[in-house]
Amino acid sequence: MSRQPVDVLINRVDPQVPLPSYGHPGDAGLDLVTTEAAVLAPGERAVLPTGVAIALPDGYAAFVHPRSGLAARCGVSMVNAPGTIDAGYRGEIKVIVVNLDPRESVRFERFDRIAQLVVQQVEKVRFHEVAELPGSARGEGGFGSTGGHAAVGNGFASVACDREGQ
Ligand SMILES: O=c1ccn([C@H]2C[C@H](O)[C@@H](COP(=O)(O)OP(=O)(O)OP(=O)(O)O)O2)c(=O)[nH]1
Ligand SMILES: [Mg+2]
Repeated sequence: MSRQPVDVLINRVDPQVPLPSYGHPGDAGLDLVTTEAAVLAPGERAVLPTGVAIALPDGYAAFVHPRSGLAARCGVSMVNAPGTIDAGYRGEIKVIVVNLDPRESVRFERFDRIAQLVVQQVEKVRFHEVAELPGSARGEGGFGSTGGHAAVGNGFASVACDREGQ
C-alpha cells in the first residue's frame, strides 16, 4: 500500500523556475535546478540558487544529494553532501556544487538539474548522560576494524591508500 504524500509549502523565488519533481513515480529525490548559469573549472566550487524556498512540517528535514549521472559523467558533486534543509529554514535552497574532474571544466545552463532533494522524517533526541555505555558486538571498533581493504599495487590505486592505521 503506497503512503500518502507529505504536503509541503513551496515558494518560487524565481517565478519561472519549474517546481522540483520526481523523475519517476518510485524515486526518492525531487530534482532541483540551478537558476543561474555557471562554469566551474577543475576543482572549483560554487553556491548555486535553485529558485525555490520551502516550509517543511515539523519533524521533517530535506537532504540535498548529488545526482549520480553528473557525478559519473562530469565529476560533479556537492561539497557538503548531503546538505541539510531544516524544517524552520525559509530561505532559498542553495546547492554547493564542486567540480572534482581533474582536467575538464563543467558548464551549467539556467534550469539544468544539478541536485536532488530527499524529504525524510527525523527524530528528536533527549540525551541521558551515563558513566558507561552498554556493551555491544562492535564495541569501540570502527574506521576499518572489519578489514576488507583493497590491496595496494593491483592497479586500482584510487581505492588503496597508505594511510591505514594512522
Ligand atoms: O546544501 C544546503 C545546506 C543548507 N542549506 C540551508 C538550509 C539549512 O537549514 C541552512 C543551514 O544549513 P546548515 O545547518 O547545514 O549550515 P550551518 O553552517 O550550520 O549554518 P547555520 O548556522 O545557519 O545552521 O542552510 C541550503 O540551502 N543548502
Ligand atoms: Mg546548522
